[in-house]
Amino acid sequence: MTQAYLNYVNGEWKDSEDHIEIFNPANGESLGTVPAMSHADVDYVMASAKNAFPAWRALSYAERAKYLEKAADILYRDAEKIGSTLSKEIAKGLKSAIGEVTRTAEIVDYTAKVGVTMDGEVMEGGNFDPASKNRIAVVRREPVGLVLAISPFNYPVNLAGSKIAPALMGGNVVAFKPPTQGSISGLLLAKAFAESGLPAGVFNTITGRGRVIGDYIVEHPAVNFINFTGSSAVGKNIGKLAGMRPIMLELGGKDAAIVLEDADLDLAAKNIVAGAFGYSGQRCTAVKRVLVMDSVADELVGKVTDLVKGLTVGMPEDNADITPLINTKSADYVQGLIEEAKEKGAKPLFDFKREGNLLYPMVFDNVTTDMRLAWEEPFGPVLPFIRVKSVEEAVEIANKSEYGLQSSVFTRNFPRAFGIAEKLEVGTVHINNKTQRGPDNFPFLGVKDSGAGVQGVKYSIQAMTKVKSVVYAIDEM
Ligand SMILES: NC(=O)C1=CN([C@@H]2O[C@H](COP(=O)(O)OP(=O)(O)OC[C@H]3O[C@@H](n4cnc5c(N)ncnc54)[C@H](OP(=O)(O)O)[C@@H]3O)[C@@H](O)[C@H]2O)C=CC1
Ligand SMILES: O=C(O)[C@H](O)COP(=O)(O)O
Repeated sequence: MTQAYLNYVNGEWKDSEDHIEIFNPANGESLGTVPAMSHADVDYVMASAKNAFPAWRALSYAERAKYLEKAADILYRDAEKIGSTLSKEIAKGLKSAIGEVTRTAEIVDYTAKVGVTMDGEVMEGGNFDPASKNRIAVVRREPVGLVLAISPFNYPVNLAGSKIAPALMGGNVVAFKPPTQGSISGLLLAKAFAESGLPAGVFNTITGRGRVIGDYIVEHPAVNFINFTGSSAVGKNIGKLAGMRPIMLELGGKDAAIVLEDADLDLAAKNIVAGAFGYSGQRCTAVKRVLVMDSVADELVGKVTDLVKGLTVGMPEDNADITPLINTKSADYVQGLIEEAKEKGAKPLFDFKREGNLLYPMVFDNVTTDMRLAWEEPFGPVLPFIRVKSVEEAVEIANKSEYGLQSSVFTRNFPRAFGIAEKLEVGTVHINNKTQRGPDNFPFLGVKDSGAGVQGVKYSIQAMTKVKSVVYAIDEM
């Protein structure tokens, strides 16, 4: 029998009139249904959260930390169970899916630890102006209010936990909308927060298709902060609708790995393949193009091709490296990029092979800047090599992208790597390593069309709290 999952609202599990059936993208099996919330259902979520806010914000960081520690323990305990559903729901390798849940537990636990160190400060006016010596400011952080957290399909649990925990720790109440493909996993995450004993209304979920209820939840007047991870197209729309309200947007990317003549090519190849093909390329931080110096291009392409030959292709339950993409639209899109690159003269290093939504890994040499593959985010297992003649050319092509998430630089010359890092228009540059989000205490951000605001445990708490100063004057005796 199909399992009916429910939303967690105001401390209770609630159904809606309409439902969405969720299918396993790898084999079409039904995994259950989730409620498709109506506007009235959403209004009830928002009102419940608002009601819970005053009591929740009145707690100390230490009291709030206890709930998060409990939720983290539950996530560790249930990692295999949640991971197994997650693996089926988004066709992610089973081991990686379980890893996503334990990583979430680690973030939630660490957020509790960092939260209790979030002290304010005392400032003295006399430090600026002698005449203000008697003025003292007590500067503290306050919650922003109701945080709307929206996560994408590729990390529906982890990119939810990394928003929800810092929001709660900062004293905010939360309405969490998981991606539709990933919503069962999102509701299992909610179960862990529910079991932690959070007071009713502090944490709530909203399921429903983004294209149906997305604008309504984003524009909802009760929402004080929108914390979104997903595509740049949806993110830009959210940015417009947000108005004066603060937002955090983590969006798409076209991360470049720049490989110089003096690089350790074995190290570069290993990182490029892991970076490009992890979860079949469905990661915002995936290596999405290689900009390689002509003089070492043949050797690097050879090493990468050898490693790609060793990738396993198959089903998530078998922990295959390459698994079916999230849906047919995505697979068609990736195929379109591959076909266009081939037509325009790029050199495919593998035969193109597709079985349903399962695309075999593809590497292209001699990709040029007139091809879509040089600029667009495939979100699939295809890696373009663009040969360049100089570092300047590499930096120019890297920076021409509308995206600015991350880059990698492979070289043995550290001062040179730092010089290149300064010129790259991205949030993070990795030296001799693949592009990646973690470790999760580091700041994580995109510039240009890759986002706005900074994530990372401490940075997320800061983003979802605002400074309040109380200034007083000491009486002259
Ligand atoms: N920079 C980063 O940190 C990351 C960026 N990404 C990016 O996310 C994309 C892949 O994720 P994907 O899930 O396909 O992205 P989408 O933008 O399609 O969806 C992301 C989330 O937004 C919801 N949504 C859809 N439409 C709206 C709307 N109008 N208003 C509000 N919410 C809406 C979706 O719900 P529903 O599923 O119901 O449509 C989902 O929960 C890639 O571009 C990737 O680069 C992914 C991970 C990390
Ligand atoms: O959604 C994504 O792609 C993630 O933010 C990437 O995380 P990772 O680099 O740790 O895989």
